[in-house]
Amino acid sequence: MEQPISQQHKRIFLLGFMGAGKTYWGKQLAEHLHLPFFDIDEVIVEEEGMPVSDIFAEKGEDYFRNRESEVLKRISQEEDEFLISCGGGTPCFLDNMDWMNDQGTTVWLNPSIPTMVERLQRKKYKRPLIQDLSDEDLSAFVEKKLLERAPFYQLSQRVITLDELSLEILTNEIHHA
Ligand SMILES: Nc1ncnc2c1ncn2[C@@H]1O[C@H](COP(=O)(O)OP(=O)(O)OP(=O)(O)O)[C@@H](O)[C@H]1O
Ligand SMILES: O=C(O)C1=C[C@@H](O)[C@@H](O)[C@H](O)C1
Ligand SMILES: [Mg+2]
Repeated sequence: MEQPISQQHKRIFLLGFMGAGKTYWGKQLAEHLHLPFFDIDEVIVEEEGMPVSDIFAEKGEDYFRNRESEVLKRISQEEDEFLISCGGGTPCFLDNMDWMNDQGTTVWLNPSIPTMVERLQRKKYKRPLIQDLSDEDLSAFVEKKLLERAPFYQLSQRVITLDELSLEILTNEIHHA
């Protein structure tokens, strides 16, 4: 008989570096698992009425980091069940990582650096931390920043390092790891 899914597994946080696929897979996985979906970047953009790059430019990164933490905590307090796709930096600021580990299941999407770089080259303008980098500098930046952030990401309860994912793989990793 199939085991019931525990409440902890109905409160999911997808985290990882820019271009890891948190938004791409989060939307699909939430639908597959019948969970309400929230993407922290998308919620902030909607509430602020401007893209992330404009928030950074006009209000500063600290303002964005406070908004990100506030949105994370608000959603996870107000909702019983959810799948939250974080921004790339969410786990690395304030007490967000500890908060998420207390509140539900944390899942680190960690594909290879070339895979993330290849995806990011196409959408640099959306991401203020990389928008001014040349394609040549992007790879070195990702390598350095990932190393800096790894101590936070590594606190996740699940780690998925595959480049090619599927809903079945994600579901199995989350429920049965
Ligand atoms: N498995 C995949 N196959 C093909 N394209 C993908 C895959 N995963 C993600 N992408 C594409 O790569 C880009 C980056 O993915 P996504 O926006 O999900 O990253 P993210 O982890 O949410 O990054 P950020 O931290 O910047 O929000 C998107 O254009 C997305 O459509
Ligand atoms: O890795 C980061 O610090 C960021 C990732 C994006 O999701 C956005 O939250 C923003 O571009 C910053
Ligand atoms: Mg995203």
